[in-house]
Amino acid sequence: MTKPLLIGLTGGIGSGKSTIARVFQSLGIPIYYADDRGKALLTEDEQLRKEVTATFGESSYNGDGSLNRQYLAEKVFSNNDELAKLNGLVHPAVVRDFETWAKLNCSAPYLIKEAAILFEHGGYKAMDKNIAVMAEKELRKRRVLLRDPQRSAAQVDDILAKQTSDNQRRKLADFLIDNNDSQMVIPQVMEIHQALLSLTSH
Ligand SMILES: CC(C)(COP(=O)(O)OP(=O)(O)OC[C@H]1O[C@@H](n2cnc3c(N)ncnc32)[C@H](O)[C@@H]1O)[C@@H](O)C(=O)NCCC(=O)NCCS
Ligand SMILES: Nc1ncnc2c1ncn2[C@@H]1O[C@H](COP(=O)(O)OP(=O)(O)OP(=O)(O)O)[C@@H](O)[C@H]1O
Repeated sequence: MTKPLLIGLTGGIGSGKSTIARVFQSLGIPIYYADDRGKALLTEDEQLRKEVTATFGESSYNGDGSLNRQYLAEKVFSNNDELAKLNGLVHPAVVRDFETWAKLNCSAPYLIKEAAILFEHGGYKAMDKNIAVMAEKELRKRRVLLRDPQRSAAQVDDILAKQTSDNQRRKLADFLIDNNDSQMVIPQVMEIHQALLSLTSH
């Protein structure tokens, strides 16, 4: 059996990458949600919990043991050095977790890794192809503020400033999906799905 292709799916905050990942999922494609897994590992992985507590303090976890996302978000999204520290702790754990997951899903034609930051730290190079979801900044900000009532507009701006530019995404992606209100996404997903299937059938 040939190994499935590894496909990165990324895009800036609020671009709609999770929404689009769910469309691929409905076609039977296994999706690894890296940001969600990162947060799960921050709770489940004892070693990671210890490192995070040592680096960011006891407040990183709530009394019931759950991740204090709001506290960590305020710490890291306003400070590049703090974000780099958290990335340095979480990324190796996510890479290992993804490798284990990929082995368990080896019968699919291709696998998708959905992640906010693939182009920022070279993660895209480990993928066979990369898809970037694109939408105008103002629309993305509006969508995020509607989705995340706990997040301030200033925090969304801070996060935007820490992510790569749309130009860079256009340059590095093999496929683009336009997720502004003007384009239908399902036909775009179907076209990419067919292109990826034809790559795997040779
Ligand atoms: C700081 C945390 C706990 C905040 O959680 P919260 O649920 O509030 O935010 P969420 O994860 O939805 O992220 C909010 C937005 O920030 C962006 N974002 C998330 N992590 C990063 C990052 N490391 N760099 C730049 N942008 C990021 C995403 O686009 C997302 O839209 C969480 O984002 C986190 O653990 N991030 C760092 C770990 C990481 O790098 N995860 C990615 C797995 S490879
Ligand atoms: N085409 C669309 N039309 C209307 N709403 C949309 C569309 N695409 C996404 N949304 C909404 O916008 C919000 C952001 O989408 P989603 O969570 O998929 O983005 P994301 O790129 O995964 O975000 P993040 O980087 O913050 O995790 C969600 O509430 C989603 O339902």
